[in-house]
Amino acid sequence: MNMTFVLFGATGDLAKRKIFPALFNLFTDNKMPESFSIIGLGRREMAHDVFQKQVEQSIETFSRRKAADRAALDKFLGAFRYSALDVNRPEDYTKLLELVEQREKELNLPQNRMFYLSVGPEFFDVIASNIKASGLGSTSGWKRLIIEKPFGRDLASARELNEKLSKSFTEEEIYRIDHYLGKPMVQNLEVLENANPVLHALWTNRYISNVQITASETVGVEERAGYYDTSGALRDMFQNHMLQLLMMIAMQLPKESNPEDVRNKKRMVMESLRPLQQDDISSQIVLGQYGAGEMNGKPVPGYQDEPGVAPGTQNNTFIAAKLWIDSEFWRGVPFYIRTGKRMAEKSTRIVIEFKDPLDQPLRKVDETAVPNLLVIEIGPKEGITLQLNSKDPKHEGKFEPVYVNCFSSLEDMPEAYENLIHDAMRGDGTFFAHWNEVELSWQWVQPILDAVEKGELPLHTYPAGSYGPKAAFDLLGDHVWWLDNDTSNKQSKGEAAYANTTA
Ligand SMILES: NC(=O)C1=CN([C@@H]2O[C@H](COP(=O)(O)OP(=O)(O)OC[C@H]3O[C@@H](n4cnc5c(N)ncnc54)[C@H](OP(=O)(O)O)[C@@H]3O)[C@@H](O)[C@H]2O)C=CC1
Ligand SMILES: O=C1O[C@H](COP(=O)(O)O)[C@@H](O)[C@H](O)[C@H]1O
Repeated sequence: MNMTFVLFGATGDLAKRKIFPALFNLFTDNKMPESFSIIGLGRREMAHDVFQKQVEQSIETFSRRKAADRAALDKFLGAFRYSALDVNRPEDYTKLLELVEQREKELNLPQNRMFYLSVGPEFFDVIASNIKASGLGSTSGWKRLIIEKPFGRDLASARELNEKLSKSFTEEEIYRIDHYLGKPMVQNLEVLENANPVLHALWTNRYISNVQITASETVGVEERAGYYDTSGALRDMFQNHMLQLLMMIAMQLPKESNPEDVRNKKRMVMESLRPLQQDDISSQIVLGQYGAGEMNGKPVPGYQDEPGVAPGTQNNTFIAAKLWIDSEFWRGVPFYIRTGKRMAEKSTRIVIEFKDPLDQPLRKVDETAVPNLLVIEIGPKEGITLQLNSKDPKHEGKFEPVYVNCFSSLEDMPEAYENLIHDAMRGDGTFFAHWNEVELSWQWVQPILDAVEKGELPLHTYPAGSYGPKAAFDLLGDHVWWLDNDTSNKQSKGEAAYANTTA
């Protein structure tokens, strides 16, 4: 669908590292519309060709695709124009509207306008209202708003922001980015469950013992202390990405589903999530902060000594949680979630642990038996592994874990941002966060924010380079976090073998 793409924050980090490369990759994959105009915005004055040069540099540095030839690259860059705009100056929007209309005429484009807000969240609402007031939003075609995270910093501020945005855009026109929903393996979850009868049949509390969702990162706070020190793992990762993964793995879709079904089923998961009671918070939530430690054999400072963080900061860099979904499918199955910075490995994965056979608990018969695990690797590797028991080949009467796995061999997998921008251009909101989901997520998280505010939750220190504080292992009771290579904690048998199969 031919269109105009208006990018607020075109001189920023996200535009450079993700958005321009994503647009270019879509262009080289013939996924951009036949005809399109892209207008970048920032406060400083800049000539169109200087801006085009910046876009070219970003593509050279960050794009997974190279231009077929100079002519192809020039065609892509030729679509870009730049306009100086301060979000608070109405006259800058009038100037922008003139440029948008001029390009629509030149390229014979319908008035389909996509507004991408790659700017700080404090600007989301003023931009949306100025789009409306200036007439930019009065189109004879469609208009859409892509909005970056964070969407609020608690329940009240998220509601307030949503109310303000809804004065200029309808819910169907708002595309809230959660880049985890753009990851190919996350987009594959529905197919994995629904197109494989063997998995579909087992996808209930009858056969599943527990579900574990981990997003561990090796990086620390990097240069983002200003933002992260007032956000923490709870707001930065848990409220959005981790709860979205929970919804995606727990929703039960009909055989043939549409975007509306996905939204409804995700909402139903969140509505069935057992609310945190005041007395249960400390037994269901563990917060941590990294101390000094070692990464790749080199010493690294603790969070408190990172540049830019407030002295004595009590900000969390790790969270682990135990959640219950009170639905007919999941009643009695604990969902364990953890995410943190400066952990031992970079890995986002979902592990589904199946129950032992009811009449013959294998582990009691033979200590060497392992539970069946379905491991869904979301990143940085993408793949699926099934852990099974086999009879050991030496005939010593023992079990041996074997692994059925497949890992993506596609060298240049589409990036999350490509998938999401492509979906938004096609008007497909399946993999965007609907307001209901965002509101229900904040609702679930709010008691934790309140407890943190009142100093009611302990903050556990963990050494950089570890798998998190001990309390996060104790949280699981009789269960264990699978596939960590840290032998100081309760560990699975067979994990080393698993590591070998996926290396
Ligand atoms: N960077 C990342 O990896 C990620 C970023 N995000 C989100 O994306 C958004 C952008 O982040 P990022 O690119 O890192 O931020 P940057 O600080 O790098 O860029 C901010 C952009 O906003 C523009 N800007 C700032 N003030 C104004 C103003 N008054 N009027 C008009 N434009 C203004 C800047 O333009 P100029 O200074 O030229 O005027 C710049 O282009 C944020 O919401 C962030 O939370 C989300 C996930 C990851
Ligand atoms: O949104 C964010 O995500 C990244 C982690 O993303 P991933 O795709 O590398 O798993 C995280 O580092 C950052 O703090 C957070 O804002």
